[in-house]
Amino acid sequence: METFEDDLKAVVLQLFDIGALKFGDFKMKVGINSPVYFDLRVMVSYPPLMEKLANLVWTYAQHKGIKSTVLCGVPYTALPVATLVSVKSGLPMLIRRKEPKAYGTMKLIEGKFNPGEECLIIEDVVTSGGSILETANDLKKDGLVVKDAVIMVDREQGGIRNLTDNGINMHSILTLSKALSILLESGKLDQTKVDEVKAYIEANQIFPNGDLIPKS
Ligand SMILES: O=C(O)c1cc(=O)[nH]c(=O)n1[C@@H]1O[C@H](COP(=O)(O)O)[C@@H](O)[C@H]1O
Repeated sequence: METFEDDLKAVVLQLFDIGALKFGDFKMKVGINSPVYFDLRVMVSYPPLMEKLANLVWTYAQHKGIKSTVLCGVPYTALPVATLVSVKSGLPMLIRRKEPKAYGTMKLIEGKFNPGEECLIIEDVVTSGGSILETANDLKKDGLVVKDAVIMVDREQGGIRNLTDNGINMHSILTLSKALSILLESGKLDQTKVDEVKAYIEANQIFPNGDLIPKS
């Protein structure tokens, strides 16, 4: 996994340089604010970066021995990477609509599959895991089985726990802590900022409904 680690480091530094990993004050989907934000939407403007992320995701999925026979990206940011993983792996892709089509087939899940088939979820960033659960629920409604999700960034705010509680194994190629260490080591961040973000993460473990997970 030596090349994997080198590629991951290069990805973190590039994300920082292109403004896809930023520090400030950002409102998150769950409704609380954060001093750090991963905006992976901008990766569509950097094809080599998208390709590197897709290679890391597929390498990691293989390393974890995932046996799914179809894959589905969480709309919308993960879709380009899911598409590249589909092409690279040969695994057919499914697309989950955020709203069912109001005409024609009225489907929520586009693509071919058999009931009982196992579907791998691909996601960009996980905070609480709520977005993965929404996609998994729609896939399950159509008879698919969801056991695994490979994600690009785990913000370490409760996602693993919330997904495990719902029977989904989350595998992340990068954690927020690791990104902070890489940036610190490369002189892009100072220790004060790293400590501030780490204290925030520790104090803000979140359920998908935005409630804080009580400390055990
Ligand atoms: O809003 C967020 O939590 C979030 C944080 C972040 O750093 N980057 C980011 O893209 N997000 C968005 O939040 C979603 C994940 O939040 P959860 O559904 O709480 O896991 C992602 O699909 C993104 O749309």
